[in-house]
Amino acid sequence: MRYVSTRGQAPVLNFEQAMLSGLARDGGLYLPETVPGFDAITELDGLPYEEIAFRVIRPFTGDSFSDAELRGAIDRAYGRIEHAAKAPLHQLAPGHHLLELFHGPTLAFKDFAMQLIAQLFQIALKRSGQKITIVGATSGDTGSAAIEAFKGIDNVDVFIMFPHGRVSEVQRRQMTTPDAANVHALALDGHFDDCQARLKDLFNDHDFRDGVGLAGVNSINWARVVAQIVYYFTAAASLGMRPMDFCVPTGNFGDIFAGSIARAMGVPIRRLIVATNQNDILHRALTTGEYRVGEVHPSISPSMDIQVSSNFERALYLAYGGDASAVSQLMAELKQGGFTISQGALQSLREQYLSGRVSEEDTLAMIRTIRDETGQILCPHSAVGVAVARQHVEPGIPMVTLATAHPAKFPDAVERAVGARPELPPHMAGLFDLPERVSRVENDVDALKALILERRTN
Ligand SMILES: Cc1ncc(COP(=O)(O)O)c(C=O)c1O
Ligand SMILES: N[C@@H](CCOP(=O)(O)O)C(=O)O
Repeated sequence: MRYVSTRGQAPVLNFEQAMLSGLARDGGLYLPETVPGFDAITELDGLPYEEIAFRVIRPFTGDSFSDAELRGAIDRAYGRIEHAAKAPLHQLAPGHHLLELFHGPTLAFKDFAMQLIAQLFQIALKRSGQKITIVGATSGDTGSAAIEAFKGIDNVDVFIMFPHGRVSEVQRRQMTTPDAANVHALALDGHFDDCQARLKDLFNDHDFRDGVGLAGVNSINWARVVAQIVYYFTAAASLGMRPMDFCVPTGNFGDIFAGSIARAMGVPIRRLIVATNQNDILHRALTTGEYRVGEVHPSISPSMDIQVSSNFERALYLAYGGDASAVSQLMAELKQGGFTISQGALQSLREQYLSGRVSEEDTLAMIRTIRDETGQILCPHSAVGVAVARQHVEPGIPMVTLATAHPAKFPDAVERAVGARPELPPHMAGLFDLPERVSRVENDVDALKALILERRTN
């Protein structure tokens, strides 16, 4: 399996190289040259999550990892997910199912990929003896999952930039309280898009990149997307592999893009629905064909407060039929504020994705409605997903909404909705008593580089 960049000017790599590279050297994102088909798709129901993960991921890894290495990595990674089913699916209303992706150590869907890639990174680094510096950008959940997965690992430093004052207190504490010397939480003066833009600046400075052995664990990294494909298979398997719809709370477009790959592999997904909060650039782009970056408005679903949606580049690449120069041109225009999607590409995107937007008030109302109807408390991101999904449920077609985080990560929003604060699970009970360790950093790439060079332990 070979991986190519969406901008067409970077070396073609194998899985391990693409995983360790993160962003391609031409600024693009890696994608497999072809998406593998999946044999025996109807024979998955009843298999453990780990077995389905192995069968789904194996075709992507080529000869980068032996079967035993991959199976071992999967078993160790998912051993850390509390629920026996790992990603349980349960019925919210007739025909509408919730896929719970928040039973991992940091209570968000990010654990599914991050726990696995931490295992794969360790195998690869042990083999090569390489030392690396992981830098990540987060609106709250990727950062906490990355710190949890990589803390204390030899030969790895982890720097996570989060937007100062724009993540929930639980998310912040998850990033600032671990005391491992190799993790560094950085509160950046800006919003998530600034964090992600600075991250890409670091990757695009090849001297810096090579000097520190820069690696990335955002969904820039193809290995993240691969691990997120698996739960579309497990959900579809438990619903009998019949045509179904998925609704995905969306920001950086990694999770829903994983769904599009699952569909390309053969999962009978009819409609993939992008659910956005008030930061609705994706909904506007799919509706109008204009991808124009606006202001980022802080919301009660802060992890989706994103305007420059990184993985949309992968979707554009496919919609433009693999035309890397067209994508490079669009990304150059994006630097000036936005671009117009061609009619052909827009049609192709609309064949792949539907979309909807939910206001703050409707998000709160949906948390209340679901509490009243089922007793379940949703996190605000999942509530955005459920609200959009409910507009699209069709009789006889199962709808699956991804529940991307645990409500206890967002107690203020939940309290506003239902008047009570959800409790943290026992393993996080001491979170508010631990000392915090965080560095404030300007929204400036040189300041960031200086800090990373000074703090690196490897
Ligand atoms: C809880 C939660 N829901 C939804 C999303 C959006 O996912 P994606 O960025 O893959 O679109 C995020 C951030 O990634 C998140 O943390
Ligand atoms: N919502 C994310 C933003 C980064 O997403 P990623 O999937 O590209 O890592 C977060 O919580 O950090």
